[in-house]
Amino acid sequence: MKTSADGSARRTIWATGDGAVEIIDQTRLPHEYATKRLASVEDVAEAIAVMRVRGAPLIGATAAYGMAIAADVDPSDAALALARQILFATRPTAVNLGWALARVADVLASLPLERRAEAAWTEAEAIAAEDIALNGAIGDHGLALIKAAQKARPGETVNVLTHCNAGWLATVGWGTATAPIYKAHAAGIPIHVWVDETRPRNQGASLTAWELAEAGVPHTLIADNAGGHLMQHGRVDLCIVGTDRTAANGDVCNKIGTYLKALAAHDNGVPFYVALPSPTLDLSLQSGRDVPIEERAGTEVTEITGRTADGRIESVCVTTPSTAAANPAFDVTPARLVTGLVTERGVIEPERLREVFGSRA
Ligand SMILES: CSC[C@H]1O[C@H](OP(=O)(O)O)[C@H](O)[C@@H]1O
Repeated sequence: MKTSADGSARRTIWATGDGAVEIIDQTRLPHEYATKRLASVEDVAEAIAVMRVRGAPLIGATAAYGMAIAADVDPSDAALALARQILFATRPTAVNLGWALARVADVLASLPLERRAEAAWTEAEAIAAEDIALNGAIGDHGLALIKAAQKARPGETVNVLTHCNAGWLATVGWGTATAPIYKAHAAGIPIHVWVDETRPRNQGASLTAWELAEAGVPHTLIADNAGGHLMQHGRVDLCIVGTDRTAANGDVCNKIGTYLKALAAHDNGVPFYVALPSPTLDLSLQSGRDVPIEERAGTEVTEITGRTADGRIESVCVTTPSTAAANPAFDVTPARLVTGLVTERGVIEPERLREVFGSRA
């Protein structure tokens, strides 16, 4: 599957027209491109929980479609409340999940039963379309940052480091952190991406590397622990990462390891940017202290999955059978370590979030 010429990708989720949606099953990438039909709330909940779809914006959009699928079956208040509860319980950290569910539920609550299913599909489609537009705008504002880095070193390649996958696979289209990268590549700017492998689920190695290879963007996979060394040796011009929930003061919750990257960037004077679409902003949280951090299964740390030489996909244990593992899936980067938030309304300092988005209009 190829991305389009300008780097914006085809969508990661689409309505089938017969009461279901189809997704790219990201647990099969990069070894296999497979799609999967989700025809029930349970299908949608499973896809989010086991990360067939992941990434804050895509989790939100998928959950919104889940409400539409539920409304098709039974549009009653009780049935929709149950569907919302099932979907909300899938993953705790990405604020987009609760935001999308509340948005669809609010629209349906004021409608007669017979109009709810169609309205739910319309709202889910709107959330998906808005996501693509927001990410495109983030791409435009982030492009200016890459151009500024290029201007500082004329004629040289701009080296961007990113963590996890905040690419089009994490959204409905474009991606957040990768949108500026795709736009720079399409504009002919010489760019190279250091791709953190992002243990333990390896979203960087499995998803970001796959995306960039598909788009023809030069990139190099690195161990998570290599980023600080590269920054110490002047090989990173800027970092751009995604977020799953950003608090009102600009504290950024993102994939585990982001905080360590931000510390290294701060220590080496490397600009550290966070791509933040407004649905991922949680103005109800004054700081990142109270962001719910998902704890995932220890087997994601003790085992690694890959393709054997003869093409089989297998998981192998990388430690002793008796060794326990802890697996916090996210961490919080304090706003003081964030150079700027790349939003659809521009690149803003963390302390201006309330001023710019307070009304959220
Ligand atoms: C554009 S949001 C991407 C964000 O989501 C990822 O987490 P997960 O793969 O567990 O859903 C990671 O934190 C990315 O930065």
